[in-house]
Amino acid sequence: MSAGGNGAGRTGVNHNSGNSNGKDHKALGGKKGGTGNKGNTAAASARDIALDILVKVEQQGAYSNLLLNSSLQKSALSREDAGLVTELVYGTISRMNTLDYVLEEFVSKGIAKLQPWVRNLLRLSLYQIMYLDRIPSHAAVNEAVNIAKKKGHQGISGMVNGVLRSVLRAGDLPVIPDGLSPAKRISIQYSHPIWLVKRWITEYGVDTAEAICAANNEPPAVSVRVNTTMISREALLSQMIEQGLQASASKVSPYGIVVKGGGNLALSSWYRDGYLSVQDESSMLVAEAVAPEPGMRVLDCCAAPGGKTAHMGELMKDEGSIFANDLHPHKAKLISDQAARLGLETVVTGSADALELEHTLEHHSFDRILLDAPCSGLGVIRRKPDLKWRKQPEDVASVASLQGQLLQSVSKLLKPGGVLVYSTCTTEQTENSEVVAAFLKQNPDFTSITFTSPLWGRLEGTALAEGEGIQLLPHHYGSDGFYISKLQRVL
Ligand SMILES: C[S@@+](CC[C@H](N)C(=O)[O-])C[C@H]1O[C@@H](n2cnc3c(N)ncnc32)[C@H](O)[C@@H]1O
Repeated sequence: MSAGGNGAGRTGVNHNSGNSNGKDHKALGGKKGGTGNKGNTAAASARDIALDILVKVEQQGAYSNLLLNSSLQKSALSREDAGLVTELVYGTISRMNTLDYVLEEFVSKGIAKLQPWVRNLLRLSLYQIMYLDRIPSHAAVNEAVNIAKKKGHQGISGMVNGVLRSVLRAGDLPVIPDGLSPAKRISIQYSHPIWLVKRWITEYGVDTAEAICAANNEPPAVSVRVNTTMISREALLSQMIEQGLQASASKVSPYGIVVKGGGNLALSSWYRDGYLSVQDESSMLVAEAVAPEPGMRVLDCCAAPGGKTAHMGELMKDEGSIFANDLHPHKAKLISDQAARLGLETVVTGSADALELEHTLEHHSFDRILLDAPCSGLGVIRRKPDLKWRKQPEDVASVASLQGQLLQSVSKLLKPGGVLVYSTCTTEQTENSEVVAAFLKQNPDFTSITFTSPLWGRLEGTALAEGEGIQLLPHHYGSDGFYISKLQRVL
């Protein structure tokens, strides 16, 4: 891959990285104190591992999350150093455009001509210098030079040393010249591919495009959904606060709790005992929009791993039936495991192409249908920074075509008066309101229904035009970017 480019061709990750310190960049030399790794031997091996992963991601299109998992399992790193590897990998991938832009200024022959490991060593080291307050810049430079000495000849370590020391002398970076187009400036400053920035400018305007990109560089908050069949939000919140967690009620969802510094809550006894599920706040809105009632027949067309299925089961107080379908047979177990953990007996799983359900399902009269469609995922870049480099405009168009077919097909399974919710975790209207508008044009027996309060009262500011659904963007509430539309069969 061209080093100066956008890294297209990288494959995806799925993680909760906390990939930056939340600043857009830090002034060189303006460091905060901290307890982080100061560049000892263990940190050197953390950097070796991070470098190896970055090279494989760039050169072989490897999945960084899978490589991270396997590399960390094989290593004997402390928890702190494993955290450093994770941060270095995701942070460097996330800030790639900005890092490359700066490096181009200092590498006389251009970074594309460097050996992959040298290019990635410079990126990784610059990431520490620019974005990690807790690592002193001189430690980042020294470690880079040590690695360069181990892996290459003296000329290379001298070049690495020279480039990074020049960067340190240069002060506050990146220096972005006046006169760039807004798309180019945002692309460099917030490290996003220019096609995507241009697309967001066209869809939402310059200010919103910039706000989306800035929010995408923030570490995602941890939020959990309370299983209200077992405990109230207030009671769980009190337990969490008693145990010293920084927990607060979600402003987005009445079922959500936002937790800071609580570690991985999927390892907690609350999770094990079925009191909570880890879920982004925006995803919690979907079941609320479906509003299934106890006793109803519900179809979840693209259900794995089952987060929204389970939430619907909770809202139905486990009375009625939910058929939770996903294309991939191996994912059915993920759904049934969730349902079992949460004590939900009404969930039945199936594995079929949702396009075929109209031919294979015996009953065609569901009260509620959820189509949480496969999508480009461009609303979840905070969690999966690889996505922004991997996706191309044509991916948006091709998934939109599938979404339209899925909506058309599953709509046949809804009974008159029933409600169908269409949702995605993307910011792109090609996949969202345009899919819905095309569907409504073709299907006069369906209408778009407006959301009702209390959900509406909380989210009115995210509404698109009348009847086009709601579009949460990452900067609105710090959630994933998410689209929800509610349709009803009127005849
Ligand atoms: C956005 S995810 C669903 C997330 C899920 N609703 C949840 O809340 O946990 C989309 C799912 O659609 C599934 N999928 C993709 N194409 C499909 C198809 N043609 N039919 C059924 N499922 C499909 C994928 O396997 C994936 O699990």
